[in-house]
Amino acid sequence: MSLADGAWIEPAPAKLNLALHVTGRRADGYHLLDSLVAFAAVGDEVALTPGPLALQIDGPFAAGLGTDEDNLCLRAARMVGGQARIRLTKNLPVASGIGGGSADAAAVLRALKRMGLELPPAPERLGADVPVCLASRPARMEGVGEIVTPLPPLPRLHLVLVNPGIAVATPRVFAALARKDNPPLPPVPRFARASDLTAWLAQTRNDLEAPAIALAPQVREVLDALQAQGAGFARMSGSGATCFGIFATAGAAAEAAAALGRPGWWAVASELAPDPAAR
Ligand SMILES: C[C@](O)(CO)[C@H](O)COP(=O)(O)OP(=O)(O)OC[C@H]1O[C@@H](n2ccc(N)nc2=O)[C@H](O)[C@@H]1O
Ligand SMILES: Nc1ncnc2c1ncn2[C@@H]1O[C@H](COP(=O)(O)OP(=O)(O)OP(=O)(O)O)[C@@H](O)[C@H]1O
Repeated sequence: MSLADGAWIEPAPAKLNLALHVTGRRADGYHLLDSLVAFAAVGDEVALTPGPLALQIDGPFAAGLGTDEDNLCLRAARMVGGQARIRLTKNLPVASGIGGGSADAAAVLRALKRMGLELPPAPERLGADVPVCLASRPARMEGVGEIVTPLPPLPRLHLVLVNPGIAVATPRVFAALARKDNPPLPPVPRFARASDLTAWLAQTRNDLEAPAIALAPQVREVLDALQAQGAGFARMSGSGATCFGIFATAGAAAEAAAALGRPGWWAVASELAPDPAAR
């Protein structure tokens, strides 16, 4: 968080479900999750200035999103009675499995907290990913998203995020999931090196990957392309279609991102977001 020209500026880092197990289904249809969540250095940004509630959007993915009252930035502000002019810079593809809307809502709530308002008691009502995005640090996420257990910092990762330019609707992916009662994550140890993390990830899953591929076969193409570029590990995040690859070096990640910048594809090299305390 920084204050520049009277605006409270707050990053909205992309959420990555490094592992995502679906372990059950509640009577209301929501699914029980067990997920290792981390945040990338790439993300949206919100800037708030005191004034009547209003939203303007710029950035490369602004066109995919309306400024109507349903926008999660406005819903978040209304939830806590916040009055602010909000500028959202939309750098993340919309409906892409990396929590853009939830990250934006959480960033607005963090900014309003800095401006003196309380956080809402049930932020998950805005979206299942909002509680974990409020923390924006590595965490285990359980329940339907409302149980967030912070984890120690993860080792440095050289990431590439790739989206094939298709929006995937989260409810459709959950509906296409064959088995809803899968085993939970294995115990989460403290990861000293990136190789410890990738070895652990290899024993885990994203249970939404198969149903997402059934709906959007381009996800398989992205995963194969990441592997072909030398990713030591590749997986889809959330309900897709964005996938992440973990590479051995920053140079290898940058080269892979350049090679994967195909027409219509969004591909960026990134690292994990710095710890919020160190920002
Ligand atoms: C799949 C994940 O990205 C994993 O982090 C999230 O659980 C989804 O988070 P989100 O996009 O903030 O989700 P929401 O906007 O709350 O819900 C969208 C839809 O996803 C389904 N949904 C979501 C979360 C959850 N635990 N179970 C569900 O079944 C529901 O059909 C819901 O209507
Ligand atoms: N500020 C916002 N940014 C992105 N989407 C928003 C926003 N406000 C409302 N939405 C709506 O929310 C829906 C989900 O968008 P979002 O980008 O959060 O999905 P996602 O990346 O798949 O999220 P998740 O990983 O949490 O499933 C979209 O259909 C979009 O129209």
